[in-house]
Amino acid sequence: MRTPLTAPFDPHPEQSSRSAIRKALRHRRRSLSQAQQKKSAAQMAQHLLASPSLYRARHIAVYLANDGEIDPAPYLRAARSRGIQFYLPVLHPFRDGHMVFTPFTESTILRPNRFGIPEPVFDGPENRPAWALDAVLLPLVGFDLDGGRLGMGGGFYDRTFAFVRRTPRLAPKLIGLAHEIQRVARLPIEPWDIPLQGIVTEQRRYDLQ
Ligand SMILES: Nc1nc2c(c(=O)[nH]1)N(C=O)[C@@H](CNc1ccc(C(=O)N[C@@H](CCC(=O)O)C(=O)O)cc1)CN2
Ligand SMILES: Nc1ncnc2c1ncn2[C@@H]1O[C@H](COP(=O)(O)OP(=O)(O)OP(=O)(O)O)[C@@H](O)[C@H]1O
Repeated sequence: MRTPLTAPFDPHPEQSSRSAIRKALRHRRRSLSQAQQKKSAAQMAQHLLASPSLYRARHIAVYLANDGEIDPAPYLRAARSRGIQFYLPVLHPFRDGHMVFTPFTESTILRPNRFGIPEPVFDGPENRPAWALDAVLLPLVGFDLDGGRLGMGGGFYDRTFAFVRRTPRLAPKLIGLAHEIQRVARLPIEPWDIPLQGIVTEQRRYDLQ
């Protein structure tokens, strides 16, 4: 039997499978009020603006908040004035399970992807290779402080950044964003999980490496 999770998330032990934890944590983040979401996004923006791992970053991938995810938008608004170029993930049209990254400006045209999440239209020449990003802010469904992470379950980030393990020199900084209520005592780590440099919540920055 898996080790039961303890505070701050304490489901029944029989729920401790990846998919059950994912379901519970997605529900939890969707239950946050709009006011709480707004406040958390603003607080997280301050932590991101002060984050040493992003000091020299010029090309940063983000996401459009969906399903109760903590919203990077207030950070974007502030960081754009510092000359940072942002990118959004686009589901790869034929490399199944992979994503590409397209520039995200105020004039980027967005269309819903097959999950209903708005994304830029795929435009090969516009894409920036994943290895040429300085940092990636990725949405977490759950996290622990040993580097365990849980996403939406599609393995999109895991596949797209699998090269990080083979060529760490080429690796962008991978930083997970989440609400503090998405922290669990311990997540089952899978061999394909990509290692995160850190996690930022509305409350604080966790440096993992
Ligand atoms: N904001 C945001 N954008 C993102 C991601 C993300 O996690 N958040 N992704 C990170 O991977 C990619 C999309 N991945 C996703 C994977 C699964 C589901 C999802 O809702 N699955 C449904 C059922 C699937 C279906 O409709 O076929 C579910 O689990 O209920 C959504 C997005 C790219 N863009
Ligand atoms: N590098 C990889 N190559 C092939 N398949 C992979 C790779 N990484 C993950 N997968 C597959 O993706 C599926 C989803 O994995 P997992 O449940 O860990 O998703 P996740 O970490 O929640 O998603 P995401 O990476 O999109 O945030 C698994 O079935 C796994 O086998």
